[in-house]
Amino acid sequence: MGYLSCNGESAVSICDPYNWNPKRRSSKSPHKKEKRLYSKLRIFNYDELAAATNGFSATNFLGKGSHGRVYKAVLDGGKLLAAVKRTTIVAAGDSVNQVDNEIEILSRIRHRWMVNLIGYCVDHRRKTKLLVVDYMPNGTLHDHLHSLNPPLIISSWNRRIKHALQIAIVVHALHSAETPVIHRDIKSSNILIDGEGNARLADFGLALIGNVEDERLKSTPPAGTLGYLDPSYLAPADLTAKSDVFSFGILLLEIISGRDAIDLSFSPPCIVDWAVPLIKRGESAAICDFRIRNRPKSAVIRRLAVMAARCVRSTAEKRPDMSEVVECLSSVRKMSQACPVWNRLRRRRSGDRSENVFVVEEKQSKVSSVTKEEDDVFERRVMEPLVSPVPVRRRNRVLRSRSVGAMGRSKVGPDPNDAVGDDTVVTIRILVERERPVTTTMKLSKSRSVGILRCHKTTSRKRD
Ligand SMILES: Nc1ncnc2c1ncn2[C@@H]1O[C@H](COP(=O)(O)OP(=O)(O)OP(=O)(O)O)[C@@H](O)[C@H]1O
Repeated sequence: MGYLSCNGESAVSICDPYNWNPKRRSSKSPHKKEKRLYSKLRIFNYDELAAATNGFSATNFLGKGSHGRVYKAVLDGGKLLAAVKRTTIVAAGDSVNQVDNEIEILSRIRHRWMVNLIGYCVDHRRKTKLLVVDYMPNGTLHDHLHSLNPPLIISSWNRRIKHALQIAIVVHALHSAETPVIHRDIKSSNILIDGEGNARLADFGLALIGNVEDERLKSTPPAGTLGYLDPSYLAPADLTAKSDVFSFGILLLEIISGRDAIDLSFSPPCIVDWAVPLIKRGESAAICDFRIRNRPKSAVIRRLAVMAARCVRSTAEKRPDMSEVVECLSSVRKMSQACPVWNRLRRRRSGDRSENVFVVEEKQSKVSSVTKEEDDVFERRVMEPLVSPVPVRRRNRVLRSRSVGAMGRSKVGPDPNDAVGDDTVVTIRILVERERPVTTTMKLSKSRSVGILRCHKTTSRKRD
């Protein structure tokens, strides 16, 4: 066993996987910190968890993953809130392997930016395995970036950069541990937001612990989620920590742009093919999420975008390692926070506007891509007056991709019920009601290529 310190907040506590055997622990005298780790892990009984989740009721239901359902649990007389992942034990089934793998890895590692394991329950009579993990009350990062349900949550740039940095820190800690861990399923739906608004990495079902030279790792088939999966990870022997770097790069592009890793309403649908050419042409601003009012300095956007583009390079060796990513994001975070007074003033100014936005019409039409000048005009004419984001109805979206791989059984790709059209886009007419008795009508179209709304026509008329 070893306790590894990668410095400050990137420290990850981890046990030696080769000597991990709960039965042997009592006979040997374990290291103090290992003792503390294992003693933290609780073994629950089924009835206790059934009671804590109101009999796994619909009111406690949090979500469904590829290997089971997740419920909110109130334990220890209300002192402990937890999430319980419930899975069915199937004879030699794949899903149970994922859960076993998750229990095994999470029982050895802990990190402040991870969704840590509290304990588990195995009930052979009911053929059920239950994982009890930290409860994250603020949904997934995917919800924060793409939620279409009101209230539309769109996190600010500062928050996005903070979340990217927190995940980079934990991935770096996993990679640089004495016995490294490769997560293999980094994606926005596996990042949960805790009560303090911090991002935490979850779902270690596909993770691998050990050195990449180990026979066990070398013989484990590739796995991951479509859209985030490293294209150079095609055979078991291709496994390196750089596959996580690729997935992190996709996540970073998603955080910058607010679009999904694969989105059929964009052309090209793959985020790499869409964003990287723009970044290479020096047009990093074109990939920014247009829904966020206050953009950080262009240098901040550029550094984020260039780092993301480097992470998704097709040659794994040319990608940076996570220590470089952490360094870059830390300095970007400092840069974006450099003018707190100015940011506060800007926020106050935008908060002062007493304009209301109503979506009054929605129809389908085709548009061409938007030039930089039009983008600037749009920024001045349209984005400036908006006080709240416009709930754009996005069509032909790929639903959230599910994890795939040797350990997973889930489906991937677009939902079959999701109609896939060709060049249709959404057109919205907006009424901006100002304090002055004038009503401005703007017709906006969503651009497929750069994913922003463009202003076609602006008319003003006196209010009756
Ligand atoms: N610790 C938690 N706290 C609160 N909600 C959670 C927690 N863990 C999971 N959830 C909710 O349950 C849903 C399902 O989670 P789960 O990890 O089983 O699957 P997934 O990661 O979304 O999908 P997949 O397993 O295919 O990758 C999540 O999307 C989230 O909404």
